[in-house]
Amino acid sequence: MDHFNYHNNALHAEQVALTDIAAQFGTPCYVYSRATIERHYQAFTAALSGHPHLICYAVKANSNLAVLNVLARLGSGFDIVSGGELARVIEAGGDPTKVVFSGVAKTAEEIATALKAGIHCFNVESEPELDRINEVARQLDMTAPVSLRVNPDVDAQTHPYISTGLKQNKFGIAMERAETAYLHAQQLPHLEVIGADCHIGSQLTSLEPFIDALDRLLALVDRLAEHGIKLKHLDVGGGLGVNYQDEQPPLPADYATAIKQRLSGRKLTLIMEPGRAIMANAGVMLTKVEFLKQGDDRDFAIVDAAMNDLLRPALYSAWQEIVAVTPRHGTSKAYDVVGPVCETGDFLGKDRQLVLQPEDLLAVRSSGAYGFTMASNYNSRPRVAEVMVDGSQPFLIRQRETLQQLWQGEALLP
Ligand SMILES: Cc1ncc(COP(=O)(O)O)c(C=O)c1O
Ligand SMILES: N[C@@H](CCCC[NH3+])C(=O)O
Repeated sequence: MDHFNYHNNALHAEQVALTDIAAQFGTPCYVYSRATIERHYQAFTAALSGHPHLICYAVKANSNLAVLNVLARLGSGFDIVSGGELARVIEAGGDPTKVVFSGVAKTAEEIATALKAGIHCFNVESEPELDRINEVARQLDMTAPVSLRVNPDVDAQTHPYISTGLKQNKFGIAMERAETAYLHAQQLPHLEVIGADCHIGSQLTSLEPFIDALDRLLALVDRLAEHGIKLKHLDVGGGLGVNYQDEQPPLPADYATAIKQRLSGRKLTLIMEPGRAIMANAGVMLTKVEFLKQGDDRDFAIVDAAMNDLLRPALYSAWQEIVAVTPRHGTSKAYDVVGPVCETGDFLGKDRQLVLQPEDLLAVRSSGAYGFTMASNYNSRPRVAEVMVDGSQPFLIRQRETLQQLWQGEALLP
């Protein structure tokens, strides 16, 4: 359940009609619901209550400052993958001591900044990264808290582009090398080994792969204990799927119950890094029909949003529901909903039954995660506005880019 529902034949975000948002802020734009973000976050904290835990929202899913701030106010931690994301968290009022830093290629500069900011932990993804973090910490005369991201070689049964826990993926340290890597880390004087971590992929719709990975991680924790390495936390990453079409992903409560069972009797704080599960269904992308065009064997609804604004359909053939903001009566037609970008892959949805007229507003549902954050300026299209609704109030949380911003920082030759 989200907070995007129809009242008086108009789709609303909480109490605000999307027609009013389009009139006030223009299209295309992203619209988020604060209440939905809060409810999704609280589903995780409620599910984990009774066990020491830290929810580290995965910033890459949606990094708008207002989104981060809403979560920071609830006490959320953050999973980051770059110095840019750390800067956003701090700018948004997030607590750096609740930040975990993942990512396969942290630069020395990013490591130094994160160390000085006092982050909770580095999720280390390779042996050479251990040495780099140790060296940066030595130069700063500090000790870096580290956890090793282990690659458990588990099939997440998701789209191959977003599966990360298989041997052939670039992420994490191979399970068979993990013990040796931990022993090495233990000997580095400027590191403190505090945890173990894995993240096997995104949009998982069953518990099995999670549990499989967790069991492998716990077996490693036991082997490490035999070497005298005692960990304080276990970070199970993100990856919990959402309902885009007819998926039935496990609820945070089901997932948490399964984890808590396995962790009972162990003194391990649990860290989770959900991104999509918090943000995807907390946002829609609002777009306007420019033209209805009859093709040879199909009809096109050409809208003002494109793959540069919402990449998921083009990149993963992802299916997201497209609905009319003010539905019309009449006989529907099958439309390919496409954008203005010069690519055949520029579509938001194919073969969608809709009753449409030019100028109609459409909402692409489930766009709150990996929507705006994956947007680009391809075809010199300014990035769109973002709006957050809080009850009966819409707030502009990112202005639509101007044309001048498109070439900001560029220079002509003398
Ligand atoms: C290390 C890490 N943590 C957390 C996430 C968030 O994943 P999701 O949005 O599927 O919850 C990702 C992205 O898949 C990730 O790479
Ligand atoms: N961007 C992807 C998910 C990748 C997750 C990043 N680790 C999506 O839209 O589904």
